[in-house]
Amino acid sequence: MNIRIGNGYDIHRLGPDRPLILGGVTIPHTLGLLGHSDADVLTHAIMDALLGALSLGDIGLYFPPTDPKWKGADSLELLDQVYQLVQDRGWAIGNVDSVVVAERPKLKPHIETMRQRLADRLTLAPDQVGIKATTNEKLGPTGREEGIAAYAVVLLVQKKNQQ
Ligand SMILES: Nc1ccn([C@@H]2O[C@H](COP(=O)(O)O)[C@@H](O)[C@H]2O)c(=O)n1
Ligand SMILES: C[C@@]1(CO)OP(=O)(O)OP(=O)(O)OC[C@H]1O
Repeated sequence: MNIRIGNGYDIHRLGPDRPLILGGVTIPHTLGLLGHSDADVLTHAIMDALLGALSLGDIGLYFPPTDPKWKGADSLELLDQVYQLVQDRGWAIGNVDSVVVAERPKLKPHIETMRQRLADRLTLAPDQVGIKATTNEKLGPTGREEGIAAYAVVLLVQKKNQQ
């Protein structure tokens, strides 16, 4: 059985007058993430992990932040494209695991919805999508609530009859 591992990381600044979208779910908060796209830092980390597993570069290569086409982009739609790329190359996802680093808001009440949303998008069962949340103990940019970061790892399994 051929397997590949990939990891991804992203961080976005928090600012006013923006929705806070994590894993495709809008989470009530006084601040949202700033970015050219919807700035869904968790989905971005997962996309980079998927691309990384197949040494296909990073999301900026496919969706350049300088391209007006991606302004306000729904990151779940970008994830669809990255997942398609993975499938086209003959790979399936074994599992995804991730950590969101956010001092606030409390993410626990939203984790199951986020897992379900991402699992649906990746045609996985929710138990194949791990999402954990941690504060940064008030340390550094995430600890000062200047931004939210996310880390993700994925395991890919080569589909049968594929070289
Ligand atoms: N934004 C967050 C951060 C943390 N949690 C949950 O709280 C637990 C304790 O976090 P510490 O950083 O103090 O260890 C953590 O295990 C998460 O379950 C959260 O829901 N939202
Ligand atoms: C998906 C993109 C598209 O502009 O989103 P951004 O909001 O610019 O976020 P970043 O993680 O800085 O870079 C990835 C980009 O490709």
